[in-house]
Amino acid sequence: MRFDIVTIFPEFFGVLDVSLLGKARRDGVLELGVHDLRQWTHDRHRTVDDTPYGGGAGMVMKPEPWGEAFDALLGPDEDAAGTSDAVVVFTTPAGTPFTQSLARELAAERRIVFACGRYEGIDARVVEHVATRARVLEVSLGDYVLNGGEVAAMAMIEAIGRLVPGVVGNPESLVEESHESGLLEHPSYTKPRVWRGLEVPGVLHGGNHAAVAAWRREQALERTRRVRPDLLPDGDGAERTASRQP
Ligand SMILES: NC(=O)c1ccno1
Repeated sequence: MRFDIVTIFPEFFGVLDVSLLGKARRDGVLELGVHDLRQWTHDRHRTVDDTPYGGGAGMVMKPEPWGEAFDALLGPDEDAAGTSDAVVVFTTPAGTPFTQSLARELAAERRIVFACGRYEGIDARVVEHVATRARVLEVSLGDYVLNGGEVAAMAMIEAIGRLVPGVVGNPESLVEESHESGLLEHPSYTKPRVWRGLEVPGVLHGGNHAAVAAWRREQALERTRRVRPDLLPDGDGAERTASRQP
């Protein structure tokens, strides 16, 4: 899997040199290219934005630098029809929600190019143009607005990258995670058995694996009902949904 990131703040992504993703890059399991959008500007001030047509506050990112960036990044991969097998992700609050299932879907891709907008966003023609050359996704990290797309891209790269085979040492650890089974993860405990008067549930150190599995399942259901009833099938979450009405 290769990630490419286009941003006006390339230094933002230095953190991807550490931890699991950094090791995966050193092991050759993941590749990462971080590209400064300003390398595709040609004026003295390396301008990447301008005032919005139709007026309004803020600035909009100009299409020309982005067009040249995608020429450089998608060009070598394009087939005779001018189509790349890369997936291009624009991180934006106006996108579809990023979920664990989308992360798993994208972890199977060969290459993902992240376009990190700033200011009031990127000229809409850029998405329209790139969609003629590659699969384009506009994806949101959540229903809130950040100052730019970099934090969202970082989170998505971590969520996707860790699912790529060979990145996480023990793939089993990816199975019992929140949202993998459609439920939130059960609570976890480690030594000491008693800490500040709080004891680890007896079932977990009783040695009965079937009882542990049943307890964990029930705990995952209870936690999901309490914290995220929206994740449960309507029939199961309806009571709490009703009780949550004003
Ligand atoms: N919610 C988001 O993904 C986002 C991206 C840029 N600003 O907000």
